[in-house]
Amino acid sequence: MALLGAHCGANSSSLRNLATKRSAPQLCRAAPAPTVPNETALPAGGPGAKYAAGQCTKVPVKNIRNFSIIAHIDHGKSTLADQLLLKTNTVAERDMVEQFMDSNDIERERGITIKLNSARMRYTDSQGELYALNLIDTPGHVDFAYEVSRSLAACEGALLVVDASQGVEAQTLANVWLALENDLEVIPVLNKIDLPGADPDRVISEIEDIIGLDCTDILKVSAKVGLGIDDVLEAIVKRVPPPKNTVDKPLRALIYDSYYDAYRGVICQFRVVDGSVSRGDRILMMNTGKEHIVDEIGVLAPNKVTVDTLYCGEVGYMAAQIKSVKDARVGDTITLSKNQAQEPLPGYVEVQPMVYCGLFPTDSNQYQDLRVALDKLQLNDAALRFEPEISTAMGFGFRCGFLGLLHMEIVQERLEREYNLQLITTAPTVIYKCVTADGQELMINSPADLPEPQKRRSMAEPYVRLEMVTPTDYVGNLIELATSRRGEYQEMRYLTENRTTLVFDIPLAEVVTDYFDVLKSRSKGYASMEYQMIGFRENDLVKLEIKINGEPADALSVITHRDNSYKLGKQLVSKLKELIPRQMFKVPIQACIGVKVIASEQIAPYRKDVTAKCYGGDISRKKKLLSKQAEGKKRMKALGRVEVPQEAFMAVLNLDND
Ligand SMILES: Nc1nc2c(ncn2[C@@H]2O[C@H](COP(=O)(O)OP(=O)(O)OP(=O)(O)O)[C@@H](O)[C@H]2O)c(=O)[nH]1
Repeated sequence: MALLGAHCGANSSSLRNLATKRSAPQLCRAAPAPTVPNETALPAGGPGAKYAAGQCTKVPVKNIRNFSIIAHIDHGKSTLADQLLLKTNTVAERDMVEQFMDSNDIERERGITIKLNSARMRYTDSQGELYALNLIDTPGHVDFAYEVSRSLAACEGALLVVDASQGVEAQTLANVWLALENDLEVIPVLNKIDLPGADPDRVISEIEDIIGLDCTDILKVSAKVGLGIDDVLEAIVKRVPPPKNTVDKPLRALIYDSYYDAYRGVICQFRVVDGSVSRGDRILMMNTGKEHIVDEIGVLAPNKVTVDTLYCGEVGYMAAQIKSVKDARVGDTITLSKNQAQEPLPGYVEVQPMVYCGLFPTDSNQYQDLRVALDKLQLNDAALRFEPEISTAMGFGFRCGFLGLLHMEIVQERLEREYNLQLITTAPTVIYKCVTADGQELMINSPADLPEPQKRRSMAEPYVRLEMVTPTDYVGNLIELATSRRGEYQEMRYLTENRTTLVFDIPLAEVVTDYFDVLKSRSKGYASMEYQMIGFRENDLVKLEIKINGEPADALSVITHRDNSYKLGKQLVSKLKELIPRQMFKVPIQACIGVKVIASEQIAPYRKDVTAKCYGGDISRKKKLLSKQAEGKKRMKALGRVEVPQEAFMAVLNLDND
């Protein structure tokens, strides 16, 4: 039997590190084309191994396991993934520490996984049989739920990690339903059993009662101290089914991640579901209709190791001179141009941004730089949208669309850190559907674009189904919170004696602001939440316009429900009064609906000069005060004659209403 071969020459690297170091190509030479397609190349591992030609061993398809790890945020998904990499000698301990320190700043600071990664590990089980384990990581935030669903679709099994001191949470449930929808074998893993507060029996009964998983053989581990990791590896081999052998069918491969590499164009990560794909093949993206020629194909072990062909059941990457991730979208199906599959794999959706905001450079000379930076980010982020926006108050900028608030914050942070831009961001708004008097349907992503009231027939806003999991003590607080945010009660499920799920249909606009923070504070940190889009609903929505010094400030205006508009108007003007510094003249701030002023405040003029006290020769102190003032001014934008700081544009997110 001829074997697949891959002569390898890559340094090992941790899974986390792939997020940031993807662009450094570390490749190895490809071996001659194989003839028998039911085996997979498995590069030799070993701490810091320098792969040499001939060091790759091969395993048959029945010894491949494709799996994901799913968990609620902070339950230990990444720590467990690191342990699996260490235990299988895929990454050396010293590299792990180094690379952890190196890893993507934003991911590390926020402590969440943002981008997906994969790693192929070699594992010899207790019977001495060699396996290829493909770990496909999933992002840990609701904004990226679609990516999670696609990477689960690329697997046969999932480790469900539950923190033994916390129990089942909202995200545990959302992820487990996704895994079950994709017919995955779910293996429960109880993590953090080293913690003094761990209560395995309670958490096991929660998993059994709520999810209905059999926990007789539940794995008890501590990913932090490395306890029980061998059992996890054995369970993956024993319980996750091998991929089906459909190598005779036309190629269908599912893209579960794609990213832009400055040297090679887009790199797609994919799972071959049927057939096989080789270097040199002409491929077709079935949903976008784009054709490309594969110029490199390989596996991530976890660094790139090239091979000639990948067969059904395998997970790998390819480069095909693709210019932008828009042409190789997550969820799309790759087939061969010559021998096309009849139908694409199910589940492809073109993700639509749901949250929009305006981005304006504080220094208008940076407008072109901002455009270039957004162009570059978009090459790597198919969900990011932007279009030029001209605001009478703010000047030239861009209206940008994001999947959610986290996605928005990440893009803003990258623009500022990686491209050195100073930005003013306007408050995020959701997308609204407006039917005009003449029957046209408009999608409105900025209050400034909303037609006059007399030109509107109806307005609709996006709704989500919100599930909050909470200890029963806080049920009252959370019902009050959801109803105060226009939530419509759907149902209450008692998960266990002391744990309840509350289900509400609620406008997305109410959730994307400070909902999560308030939920945490009202439940002393114990409740968790998840939501999914359920469509648009008509509502009586109005534009609340803010005027500063008599001039409309479109960047501060918001769209809101009529019933909330009076309260919101009052809160907003009083918050703006706090945030906008005094000027040399009196500044009225008004909230209006149409021509009607519904709330107003005034900022009294300056009386004193900041440097007045520093008479005589105290020049250094004077300079210090003036430079402090100049520093503050950097993040100001002049609305008419009034200097407005960045925080004022976000005032609507920080109203003290709870
Ligand atoms: N005591 C203890 N702490 C653990 C264990 N596993 C993980 N932790 C800690 O729990 C925290 C969260 O772990 P992560 O692995 O980052 O959690 P995560 O689920 O990957 O989080 P996301 O990437 O946001 O999805 C970290 O501070 C870990 O050190 C464990 O077994 N015992």
